[in-house]
Amino acid sequence: MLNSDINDQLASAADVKEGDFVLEIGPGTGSLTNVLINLGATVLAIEKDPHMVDLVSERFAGSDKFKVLQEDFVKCHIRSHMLSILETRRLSHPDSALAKVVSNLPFNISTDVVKLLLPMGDIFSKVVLLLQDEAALRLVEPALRTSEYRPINILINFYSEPEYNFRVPRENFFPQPKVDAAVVTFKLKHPRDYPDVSSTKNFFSLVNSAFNGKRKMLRKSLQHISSSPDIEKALGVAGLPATSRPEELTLDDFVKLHNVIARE
Ligand SMILES: C[S@@+](CC[C@H](N)C(=O)[O-])C[C@H]1O[C@@H](n2cnc3c(N)ncnc32)[C@H](O)[C@@H]1O
Repeated sequence: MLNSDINDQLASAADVKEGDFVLEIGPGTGSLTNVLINLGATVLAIEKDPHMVDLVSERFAGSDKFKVLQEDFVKCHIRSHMLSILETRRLSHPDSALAKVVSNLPFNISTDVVKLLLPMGDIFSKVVLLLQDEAALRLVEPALRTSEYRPINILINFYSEPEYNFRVPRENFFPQPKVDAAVVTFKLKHPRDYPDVSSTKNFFSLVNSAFNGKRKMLRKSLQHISSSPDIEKALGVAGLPATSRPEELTLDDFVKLHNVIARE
């Protein structure tokens, strides 16, 4: 259970208002759901535990602003669920905006959720999550040249503008966990504003390969893509040192390098 003020602050970080459509992952008994509905939002909740599904369905039985699906979020086809809902909704609300995600997440699925939702800027405008504090800092504020800097940070900045909103001390939870949490907002970019890469799939495959050889220089870890001298040349054209390592490259650097290699 979470201190009810934090639920209010989660909803306020997402600027939830009358007429919004909100996806909530793991509503549990529905304390955050209640805040969202009271603010005038319509909520689709995905809950894995059948017992919780019964409890939350009963709690909001009279409301036409709530629907729960009993599914594992990581395995469910959220894009198709959302597209069919938004399509129907647009018929009755032609000006309706993109949906939002607000969730007090089970911490063990937070990375999967981020990877799944952030590329959906055509469906969601904002993803506001309560995460483990350490994970939140790693995802939002990793420093270049540290071991915290990983492919997921490139993914996050490719698809969104992340913001660490505030820390939630462990005393706000019952039972009290051993770690603090934090509220994080990912403002999703619309697909037309993604960095200009010729192939998103090839771009992320290059990023992942680069980090696979964590301590290796890119001229070695990318050898399966091009010969070492060609990678060195591409790094030079992209304005990067021939000895570059993955943790030294920003999103922009990776975009430039990918586009030089793709042109060759
Ligand atoms: C941290 S609790 C959040 C409860 C509620 N949001 C609250 O504020 O009190 C996590 C909830 O997520 C559900 N859950 C865990 N893994 C899930 C998954 N993979 N897909 C959907 N729901 C999940 C759990 O059953 C639980 O109800």
